[in-house]
Amino acid sequence: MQSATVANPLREGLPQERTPAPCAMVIFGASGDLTRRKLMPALYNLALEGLLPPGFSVVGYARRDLEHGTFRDQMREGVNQFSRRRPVDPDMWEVFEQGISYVQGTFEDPGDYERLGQELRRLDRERGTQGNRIYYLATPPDQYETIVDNLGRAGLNKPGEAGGWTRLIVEKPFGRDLQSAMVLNDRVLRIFEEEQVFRIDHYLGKETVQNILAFRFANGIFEPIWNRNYIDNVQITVAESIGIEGRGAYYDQSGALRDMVQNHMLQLLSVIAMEPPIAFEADAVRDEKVKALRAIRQVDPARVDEITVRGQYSAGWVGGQPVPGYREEPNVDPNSMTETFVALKLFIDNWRWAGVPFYLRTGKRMPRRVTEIAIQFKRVPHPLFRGAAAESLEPNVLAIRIQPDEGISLKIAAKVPGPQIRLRSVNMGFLYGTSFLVESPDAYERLLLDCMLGDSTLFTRRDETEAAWRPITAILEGWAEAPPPLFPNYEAGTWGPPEADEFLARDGREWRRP
Ligand SMILES: NC(=O)C1=CN([C@@H]2O[C@H](COP(=O)(O)OP(=O)(O)OC[C@H]3O[C@@H](n4cnc5c(N)ncnc54)[C@H](OP(=O)(O)O)[C@@H]3O)[C@@H](O)[C@H]2O)C=CC1
Ligand SMILES: O=C1O[C@H](COP(=O)(O)O)[C@@H](O)[C@H](O)[C@H]1O
Repeated sequence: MQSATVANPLREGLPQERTPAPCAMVIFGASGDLTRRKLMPALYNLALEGLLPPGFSVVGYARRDLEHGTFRDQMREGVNQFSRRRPVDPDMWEVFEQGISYVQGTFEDPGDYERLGQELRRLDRERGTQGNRIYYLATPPDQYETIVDNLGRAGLNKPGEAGGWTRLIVEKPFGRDLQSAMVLNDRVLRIFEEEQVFRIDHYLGKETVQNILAFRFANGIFEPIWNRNYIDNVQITVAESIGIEGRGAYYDQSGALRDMVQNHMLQLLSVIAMEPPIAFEADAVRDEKVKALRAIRQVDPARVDEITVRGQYSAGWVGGQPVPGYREEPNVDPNSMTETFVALKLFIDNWRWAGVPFYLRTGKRMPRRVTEIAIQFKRVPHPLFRGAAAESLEPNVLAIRIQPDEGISLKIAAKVPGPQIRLRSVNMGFLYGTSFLVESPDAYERLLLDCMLGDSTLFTRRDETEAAWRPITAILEGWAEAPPPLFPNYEAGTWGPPEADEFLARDGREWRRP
């Protein structure tokens, strides 16, 4: 079973065209939001595509007392609500749910892991999972170390009687700062080998993010201009119209910098900034990403206000609906100083990027949901078309739209038809929706399948996680020393605080309005 060759649209063009070996996936925190909203729908869609191995089994593990049947029904409800293909197909579900079971246990009690071990051995015997296991930590992050230690204590980190492999998927956030991320890495790597550890960042599973690699390294025409000689600045925007969606307790301890920038946004930055890898293989790709992250200029905590702007939303309107301010959200401190918006400027000190600012911004409760990377090119060195409205032209911008309306556009100057020379900026574009008539899989589908296949290209390695924490930790230190500006300071439904615009204006630039 290990390497039967099947056509797999999710892996087209990639090496290792194969189906995964039979395995069991244990989801710690299976009664939580992530399992219902993302993991189970992703597994169900893989089942629909025929991409799961025979005998594939899911063991839900959580504290509350649930019968197998009740757990299966809850999972079915989650799939019905959140799957990209819904409603659930009853025939497919009947087969799929036979592989779903539930173990009630706490993360702390070693005895509960013995019962988990028994369940896994039952699956080896009855469903042929061959001792292959994936443990998914979909739990509050402060539980990761306890679970990993207990897996080690119960010997579940190693192949059992049936042999097989063992892998560990760790959700974000991976640590709260550089120090805690290093401690967590040490703890995890006492029990598992680095090759067994899959640190997930779901942005890397998005089709459009993977397409950045294809765009840069499967086309010859962009690489020669992908550097400081032609590029003026890079802007990465991750705007969300949603608020904190009932996750107040988590978010108020986290904030936008930890929640979005340290992981998703620095991953976007690294795929834009990396050098071409020598092969499309896990370590070759990650070596280049980590080099780019390491080259981020170290931030001086004492001067952090020169490179960052923070904001917090107050009540306002989004999508025609009134929404409460951040401090009025459930489980948020009414005097909270947590940022729900952050803008920052980073430099990558290497030959390719010296002097090119990377502007990043992300916020909750912005006018709409849009994730975009805009590469702004330098203006022409000598303006030929004076008086032809050329002065008001925008510079060339290559905009990579991650979501929604996925695609790529290039803003260029063109002559307006007519007897005079008048110029205007126009867009050339490629849209996924019109170029490909297939629906893109959800990021978690791709990543879960890759983990089953043992392919860690789209997961972050230890050194990568720590390299991403380094500048972020310096910013957090600087913020801790300098009291934040008056909060709240942007109205829900706007593009962030006015200071964010002034921040770019000081550099003679402005944010692109996506
Ligand atoms: N939700 C989301 O959209 C996203 C979540 N994540 C990450 O995924 C992880 C999980 O998030 P989410 O699903 O929202 O969390 P939830 O709070 O919804 O779920 C937590 C789960 O952990 C279980 N649990 C907590 N403590 C114990 C314990 N001591 N013993 C046994 N079980 C316990 C709970 O079981 P019970 O309820 O039975 O007590 C529940 O199943 C987090 O790291 C989060 O940062 C990442 C991206 C998005
Ligand atoms: O990890 C997280 O990501 C989501 C945004 O993900 P997207 O795929 O919808 O762009 C964000 O809302 C959440 O706060 C954060 O924890």
